[in-house]
Amino acid sequence: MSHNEYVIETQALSKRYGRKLALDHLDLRVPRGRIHAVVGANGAGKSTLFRILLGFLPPTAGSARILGRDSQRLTPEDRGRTGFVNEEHTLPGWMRVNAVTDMHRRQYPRWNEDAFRNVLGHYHVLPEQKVAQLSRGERAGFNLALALAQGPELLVLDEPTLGLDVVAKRAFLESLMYSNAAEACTVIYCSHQMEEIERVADNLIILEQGKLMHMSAPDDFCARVTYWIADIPFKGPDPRTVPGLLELQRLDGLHHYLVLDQDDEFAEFLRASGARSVQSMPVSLDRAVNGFLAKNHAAPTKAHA
Ligand SMILES: Nc1ncnc2c1ncn2[C@@H]1O[C@H](COP(=O)(O)OP(=O)(O)OP(=O)(O)O)[C@@H](O)[C@H]1O
Repeated sequence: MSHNEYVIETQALSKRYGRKLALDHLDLRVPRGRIHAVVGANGAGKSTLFRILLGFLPPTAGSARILGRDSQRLTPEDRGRTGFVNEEHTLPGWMRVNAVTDMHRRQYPRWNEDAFRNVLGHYHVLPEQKVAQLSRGERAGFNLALALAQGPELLVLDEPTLGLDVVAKRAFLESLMYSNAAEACTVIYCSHQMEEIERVADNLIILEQGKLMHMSAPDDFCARVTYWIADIPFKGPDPRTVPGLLELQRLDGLHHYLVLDQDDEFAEFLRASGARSVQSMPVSLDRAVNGFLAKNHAAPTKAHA
């Protein structure tokens, strides 16, 4: 694949803030097209990665390319190819909606009026309102409308629905999902809201302590995590010997195990540990990702009965 087939490409990308290593030799390649979700615990390095990619912050070592360009040497034209929406929805509060819109219309040569109107049509935003008067959800929608109307090849969304209520979150996601302009570009989206990711993302990227831990379709990640319920009299096996263990709970006299990368051999392991009955079931993306992140399970091993 040539550089340009990846919208994002980092090589051994590291960022250090004093004694803190926020990105640790990150090698990430995001192919062109579709919606890619970046998830990770607080402090995993997601915002740092976005800031470096957008050229707001220099890396300590390694390189980052966006749309085939070195992110530290972006021209105004390169920047125009990337739309950015973040949780703060930083727009000039004192300006009226129509004045901000005019400014963007003039600034971006690929301005798409239909895309702007389609997205903004999901919100009750009036042209004469000042940005500061808009509700948080309306400001998020206005920001998304501006970013999509720019006609970007890449749209970067950094926790865009943070602090929005359920209705505003839904409006935001629907205006994103049903926009033709969003379909024409690659969307990279960072969020802690797994139910949103389950709905919109085609690709799941998991960062942990500045490293890439996993990248696949969300369903393929879910398939790596299974939930087992075993009826084991007495204490059950020592948790340190349970292969791939992410979480263990004892409920109503039963042992509940959330495990990573285990197949039917895990049932044999439980039986060999005294289980009278064993049952396995799939888990939701929310459960799978949160179990994975909570455990920091870097090197899972297979069960050996
Ligand atoms: N300006 C800074 N100075 C010092 N440390 C920083 C700075 N910015 C970020 N960090 C540290 O770098 C690490 C990564 O932070 P970053 O904001 O990239 O994480 P994140 O994954 O976006 O987190 P969250 O999900 O909480 O937004 C954190 O440990 C944070 O404390």
